[in-house]
Amino acid sequence: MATISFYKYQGTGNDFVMIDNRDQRFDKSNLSLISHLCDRRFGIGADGVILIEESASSDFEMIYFNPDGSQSLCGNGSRCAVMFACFLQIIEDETAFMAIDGEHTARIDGDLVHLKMHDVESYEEIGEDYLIDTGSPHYIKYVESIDTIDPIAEGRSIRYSERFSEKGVNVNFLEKVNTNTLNIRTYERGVEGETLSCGTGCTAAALSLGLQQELASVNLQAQGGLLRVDFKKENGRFSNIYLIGPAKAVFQGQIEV
Ligand SMILES: N[C@H](CCC[C@H](N)C(=O)O)C(=O)O
Repeated sequence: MATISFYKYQGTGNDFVMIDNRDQRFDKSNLSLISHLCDRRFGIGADGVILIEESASSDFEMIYFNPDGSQSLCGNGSRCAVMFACFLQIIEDETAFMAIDGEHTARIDGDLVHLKMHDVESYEEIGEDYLIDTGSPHYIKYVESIDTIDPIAEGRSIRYSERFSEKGVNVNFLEKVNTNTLNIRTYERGVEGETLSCGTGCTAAALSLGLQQELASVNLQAQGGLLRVDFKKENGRFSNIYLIGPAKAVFQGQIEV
């Protein structure tokens, strides 16, 4: 048996097992262990596992795993990683860290983390829907009311459709509240279920609204809390994209595996 020390963080209800793996003791190849840690009955319970490791070029590297062991950029997880790195005294209130899609910068302001996302220069319109990659792929569908849909059944049908079944896609259902506010529910690839919020999904949702009208900021009302996305749009290309929201420690513990 081995003992793993961990911290639990959440960003607007998207929750993660955080492990300080600068000593490289955690076996990243053990995907069944990743799934076990995420299991809400037999493990710790989380939407993903995040390892903090040394980086030769940045303050630290974050390595994100979905519960099924797949990897992607995780926006809320990145915000939690920044807050965790500050707790570990790796950084103070500003950082440049490495993630699966390259380096990101971020800034801590109280409970909030401002995470700079990579520019988005292309997207696809599929009928009235959108496909936008913000570090992970997102299918965007606008609906009359997010309270009357079944995000798991409808999300699964898109995620496992012929076009997306092999690589998967996250599916976001949006309801317009006003000109710059959206209600959002997300079916997440790799979780294969609904999460209470999805950072890269909120970012894609905000950009989809920015394609429909002149905006520089969108409020996202997710099931787990409020996120804001600021951006600049020029010639249909998005830059200066910031995902802004809270990231908080919940508890720490040890697990025997
Ligand atoms: N499940 C997503 C990655 C995590 C996205 C979400 N948790 C976020 O905050 O961006 C995927 O495999 O594309």
